[in-house]
Amino acid sequence: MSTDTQFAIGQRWLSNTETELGLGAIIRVDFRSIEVLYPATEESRIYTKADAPLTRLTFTEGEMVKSQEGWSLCVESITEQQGVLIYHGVREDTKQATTLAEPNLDHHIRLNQPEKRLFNYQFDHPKWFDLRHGSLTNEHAHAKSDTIGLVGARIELIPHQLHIASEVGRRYAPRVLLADEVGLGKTIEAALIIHQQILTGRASRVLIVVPDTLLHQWLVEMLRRVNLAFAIYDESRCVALEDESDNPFDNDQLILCGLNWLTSNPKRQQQIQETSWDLLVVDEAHHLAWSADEPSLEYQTIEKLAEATPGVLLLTATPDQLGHESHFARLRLLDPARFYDYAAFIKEESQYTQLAEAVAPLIEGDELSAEQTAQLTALAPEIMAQFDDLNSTENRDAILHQLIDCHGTGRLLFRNRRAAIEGFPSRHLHAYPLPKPELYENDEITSLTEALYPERQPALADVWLDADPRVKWLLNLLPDIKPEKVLLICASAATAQQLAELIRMRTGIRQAVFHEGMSIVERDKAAHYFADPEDGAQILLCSEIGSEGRNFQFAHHLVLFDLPLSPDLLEQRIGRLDRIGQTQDIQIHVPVIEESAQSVLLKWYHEGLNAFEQTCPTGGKVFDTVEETLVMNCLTPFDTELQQELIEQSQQLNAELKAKLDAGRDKLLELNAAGVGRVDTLLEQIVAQDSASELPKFAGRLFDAIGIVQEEKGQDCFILRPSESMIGHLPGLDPEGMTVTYRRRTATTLENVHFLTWDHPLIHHAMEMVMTDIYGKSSVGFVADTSQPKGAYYLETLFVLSAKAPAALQLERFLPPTPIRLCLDAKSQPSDLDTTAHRPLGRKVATQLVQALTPQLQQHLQHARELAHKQANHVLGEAMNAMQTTLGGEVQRLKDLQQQNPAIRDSEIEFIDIQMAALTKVLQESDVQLDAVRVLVNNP
Ligand SMILES: Nc1ncnc2c1ncn2[C@@H]1O[C@H](COP(=O)(O)OP(=O)(O)OP(=O)(O)O)[C@@H](O)[C@H]1O
Repeated sequence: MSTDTQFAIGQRWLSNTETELGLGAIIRVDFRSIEVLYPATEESRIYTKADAPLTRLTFTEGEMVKSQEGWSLCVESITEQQGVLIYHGVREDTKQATTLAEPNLDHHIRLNQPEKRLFNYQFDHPKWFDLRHGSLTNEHAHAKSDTIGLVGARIELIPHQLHIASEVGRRYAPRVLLADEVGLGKTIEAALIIHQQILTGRASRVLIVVPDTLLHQWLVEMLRRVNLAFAIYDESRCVALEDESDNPFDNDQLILCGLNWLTSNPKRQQQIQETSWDLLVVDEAHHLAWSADEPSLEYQTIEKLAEATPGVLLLTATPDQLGHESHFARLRLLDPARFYDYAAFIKEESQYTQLAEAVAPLIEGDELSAEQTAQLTALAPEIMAQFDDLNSTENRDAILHQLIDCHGTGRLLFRNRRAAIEGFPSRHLHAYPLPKPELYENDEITSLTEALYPERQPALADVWLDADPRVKWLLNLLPDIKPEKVLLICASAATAQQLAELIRMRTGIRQAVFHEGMSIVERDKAAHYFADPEDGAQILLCSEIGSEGRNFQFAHHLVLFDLPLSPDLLEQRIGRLDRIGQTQDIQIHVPVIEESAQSVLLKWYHEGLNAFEQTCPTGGKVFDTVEETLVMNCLTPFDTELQQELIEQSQQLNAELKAKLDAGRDKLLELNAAGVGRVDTLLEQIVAQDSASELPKFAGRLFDAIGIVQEEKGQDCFILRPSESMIGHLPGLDPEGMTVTYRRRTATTLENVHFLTWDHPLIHHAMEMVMTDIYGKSSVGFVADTSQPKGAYYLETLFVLSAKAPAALQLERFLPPTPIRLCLDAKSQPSDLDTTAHRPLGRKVATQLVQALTPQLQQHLQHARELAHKQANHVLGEAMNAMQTTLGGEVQRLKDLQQQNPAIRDSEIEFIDIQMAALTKVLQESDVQLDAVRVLVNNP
């Protein structure tokens, strides 16, 4: 501060040494000293005039200034009255011409432009520049990375899941059927897709509809696996929320509700349809039965939601469970344009074998012979015409995708089979033929239910337990295999309850039941009691509802007290144990009464289909053909000839269907689903990120600067706690402290530990805190680079290229905020100065340095700006290309499909064209802003 400075009351000054005081006002001036009041912090200071560490805050034409009343003015001209500046201009809110005198400037004004801070000597520690740069660079890399939304999930890295999740999760408004066989991780795949959609801004309102029995399991999986807190909506919650808003579903962004509840509740259906969703997820979608004359209520409920929601994920392990027509209808629900006619769909399916054969050489990587090329051209002339070079990997991949898409169900149906995935334990059948008790000797059985479940005859309700040999067998089995846990599934709730009561009375063995007569909370309690490894139940007795979706893979023994009349249902039952995470072979115990309907089923499943020891994807189809004979044989179990005929017919049919599936539909689906060869790079990227030290190092510095204390806790874990010097509130940081780890292995074993990755909200919020605040906007420091001259100075600048667009355009796909860092030497030339080892300059020296160099620094800044614009143009060009390739590809796909299917509307293609035009405009209007400056002096 020079001695001839003219101080005047009312002028506004900033402290160079105590920047946290805010904007001060001079309230007294005398011969030697001045007094400054800082209204924002209600403090005052007296300085000697000669060396007051103050900088006057002034604005120039074109700048926006804020008044104490809160309105802002764009400065057009400036006058002075008794040493105080008067800003003239137009108010932003009223558009009226007005004036704002310097004393009336907002006390809270913080200089946030780097240049202004630099030339007003408002310096921070130079480390903040690095943290700004690091945060911007890491956020940008994360937004562009293929691993966003995947790397942060608390899961083991399983290739087929990651492939599906990355294929689908990056799409705009994905509409797919996830149909992996039972227990291969569809819930996890859905979680990964939802997570990616949310992190990339593609979706924010998500509705998950599941069977009521699975609500809690989904809630836990979403929170535990991907940190997403869904809210369960049921009638009582809706009633409670009705006071707060007209539509209860407006109260949360992420909602989970039961299908049965929704279907039976017209008022809630109406409300849920009136709110808008970005993504709808429906689990166990085989419940959505459909036929042209009689679509089920469930189907209609979901259909209405699916029509109004851009993204739809349907999950089922058994897509054909309620018939092939229903399967078609679910595909239609996803893509009505592509699946418009059942007859056309059937015809198309019949061509899958031909298609699978034709694409085989493309997958194998073999050179195409003239004959193979001709075969492909005959199948899809319009696609083949687009490609000249059939041997480039890129082209072959593109042809394969387009073929599977146009002629198969490639883009919207993903099905992985166990057969193609390694590491599943074996399943062993233990059949126990038991003598028929007199009680069940009834020559007059006419109904199938009676034949299959004789114990359910009302007349036998009180006596069957004593007479049925399966009961005695069960009471012997439990102590025999103790302490092994046993899951027992039977068809009816009454049977499960009666058996449980008997076990309780006769043995004292700890047991729990799980059936439709219990509330959701009671069922979850029972499942937890069963899961408890030490004090839990040895046996859980479930009615059929326990056979769906639940995770019981900690048990290795399954008792099928009776068998269902549906191969898909049998697979669902076995799938409770035979799922990812099962560590031992699975023992399937089936007690059956000789010469009974159940003994027919046992023989049919085992000898006709081999459905106990292996999954049987063709079972449903065989059942459709032999149903009549099977039912007849169940009613006449003594007819061994008929039985032999049934078995032989089923074996033959099964073999034929399997061969067909292998060659046809499932082959295509598998090619598409498992991502063989295509998922390797992604896996490598995730593994590399898991083992890299960048995140722990960067997060350590970041937490340190923000004021979070980190303590090592052992086992690769740390405790994070807010300190008293935290610079602000960090969302997601537990004030009591939280345990975190950077190791996947630790995170998957210790469930209470937070898994910190670039996806984690705490890391994201911490970086955002730095990027949106003023820390590091301007700083001055020493560096020590021996390759550069001692005493030389440098200007380091950080620019950000960004554009603003409505969320619907998904701009971040192509242009997330992009940092551009430039370092110029005293000749304004780009320098590769090593800036890593730096330390701050004392404020006084820093101020003197910047004062002395102001004209040069201004020149360098101007030059840096020009260079940054050049680099930005290059980045923009790339973004524009990527956008045109991606969206142009989608337009081409629709045009190809349209040639086969006139139901694809021109408006769909136009929609993408409009998006492209809007994005082009947004990209053209992007802007390069200076984010931070740092002046460095070399002092090696
Ligand atoms: N990548 C993974 N890492 C850790 N656990 C996993 C992973 N994938 C699946 N699991 C576990 O395996 C079990 C089966 O997964 P999930 O419930 O997603 O299968 P599903 O295909 O939906 O089963 P269903 O067909 O029975 O509905 C669950 O307990 C799940 O938590």
